[in-house]
Amino acid sequence: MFFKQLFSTSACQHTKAWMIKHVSDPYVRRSVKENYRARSAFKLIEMNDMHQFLQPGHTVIDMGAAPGAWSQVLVKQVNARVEKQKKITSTNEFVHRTNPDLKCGTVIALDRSPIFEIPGVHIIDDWNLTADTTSDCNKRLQALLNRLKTEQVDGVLSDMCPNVTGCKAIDQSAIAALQHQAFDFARRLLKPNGYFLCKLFQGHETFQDLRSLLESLFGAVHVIKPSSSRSESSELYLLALEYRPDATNRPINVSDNQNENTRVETNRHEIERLINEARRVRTKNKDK
Ligand SMILES: C[S@@+](CC[C@H](N)C(=O)[O-])C[C@H]1O[C@@H](n2cnc3c(N)ncnc32)[C@H](O)[C@@H]1O
Repeated sequence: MFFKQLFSTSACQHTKAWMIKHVSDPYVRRSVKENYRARSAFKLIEMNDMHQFLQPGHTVIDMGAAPGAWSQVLVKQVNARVEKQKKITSTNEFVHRTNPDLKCGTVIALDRSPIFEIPGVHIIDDWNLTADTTSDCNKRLQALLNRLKTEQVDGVLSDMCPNVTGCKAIDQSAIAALQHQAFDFARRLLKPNGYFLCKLFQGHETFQDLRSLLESLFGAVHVIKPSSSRSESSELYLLALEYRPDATNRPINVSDNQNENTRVETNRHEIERLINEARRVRTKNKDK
């Protein structure tokens, strides 16, 4: 009787439909069973199964980490046991031998929303990407990196998503702007050969801009729609592998004498220049 009344209004009908969809979702069920905080864990697992970029011993930054499902996956992957292959030449067979060494990596989870503790993960949950680089949260991040003696990282992942408005064009450009900023942040910290993974909504210019920019700076860029991503969502992931910093794409040195504001401004101009360059190459290729 109570539930009949509860679900009688149209808003409640909507909630009921959402609950039925949610409960019958196989990835939601699996996330409960496997103790992940969100179904998004399976997107990262799937992308890593395809390209195996997460390796034992890696240092990885997870941006927009709340509630923490990706960090849960990361902490398992970077602390995994290393499997070594040994060839026995005389019999021409391969045997797998488990190395008893457990390689320890580092996971840093950043978000503007609270993240409950995850064993083995360093959390800064009052961090906002759009905050000034001299802000408290960025000072805390710098202090954490210093304490971990980590000047550069193997990978930066960004599953960040701004509040969606429902208007496609606005949402597409808002997420693209956020991910451009995420990459600007990532390139200061990425090691040569490092990786960058980010979420975007499929859309013409903004999506292509970031893709071309990454293509010009990484050895390989993959566009991925994981099967665990809802089919009605236009989200896609760009996975950029083999970062190639060169003279024009120098990661910003943390101990640089330059004033912080000048450094951010220079970096912004550099990103704009690279986008324009990528657009020019794209137009030239189209004309061919
Ligand atoms: C889709 S959720 C991430 C889910 C996460 N990958 C997981 O598996 O649990 C997107 C997150 O991006 C964060 N976010 C959006 N804009 C941000 C910003 N400017 N700075 C920091 N975090 C941001 C939101 O707070 C939200 O927690």
